[in-house]
Amino acid sequence: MARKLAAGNWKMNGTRGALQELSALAQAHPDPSVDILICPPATLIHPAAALMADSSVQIGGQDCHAQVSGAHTGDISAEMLADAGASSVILGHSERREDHGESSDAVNAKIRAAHAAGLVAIVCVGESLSQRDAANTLDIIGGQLATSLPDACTAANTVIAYEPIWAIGTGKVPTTEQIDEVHDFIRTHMIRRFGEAEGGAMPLLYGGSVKPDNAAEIFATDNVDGALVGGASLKAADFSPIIKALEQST
Ligand SMILES: O=C[C@H](O)COP(=O)(O)O
Repeated sequence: MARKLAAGNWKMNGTRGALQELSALAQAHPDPSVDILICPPATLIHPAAALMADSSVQIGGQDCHAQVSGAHTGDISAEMLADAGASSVILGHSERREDHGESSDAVNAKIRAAHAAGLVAIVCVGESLSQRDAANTLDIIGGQLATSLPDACTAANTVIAYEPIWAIGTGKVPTTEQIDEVHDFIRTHMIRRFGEAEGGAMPLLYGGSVKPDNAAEIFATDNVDGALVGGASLKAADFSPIIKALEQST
């Protein structure tokens, strides 16, 4: 059985004033039965981690470089994220793949760097609308998983997030049958590659327009162990009901 995780990705949103949302979230969930993670922009990781140190809310990064240090202007290493207080890092998000041309090989190197720094890697995969329309969804996801994941992935150090690109920030959500098909495929892939004990317990998140009013239905789907939430994670009042829906799911 995989552990449950409600993860929020603030993307490029939030200045110091947004830290009050974290305080509100921690106050609303002093003793949650699921893991809670917020990945704010890099500028807020250290103050957020300091503020949340004694709370139920963990803090993560949104990307890291594959190298530990060096001449890489503007980049942040996994070691730096860990030093700032992050426990996890999102890698291979479609916005990184698109905006920064990140290949699955590059994602693989970043995951290895994250693991070496002691971070949990939250690895994103997902198809575009044209790929889905061409009935290539499972081939695309299978290829992303095969290339992106290094051999040392375990249930403790890796989380997979299925994020159909066409559902991100659009309000369009796949049917539960579509989510079920992809999550079942990912679970099978994980067990075949990493074995029953690790692959069977690796948390599989769904991401893409998760909101308070659709979370319970999504969490009722087999092999959905939580969500990677963008827009609805920015405000505690929106994210909190999603956390509660995950806690209530069986
Ligand atoms: O990382 C989060 C996803 O891209 C989902 O974003 P969204 O909830 O705003 O659709």
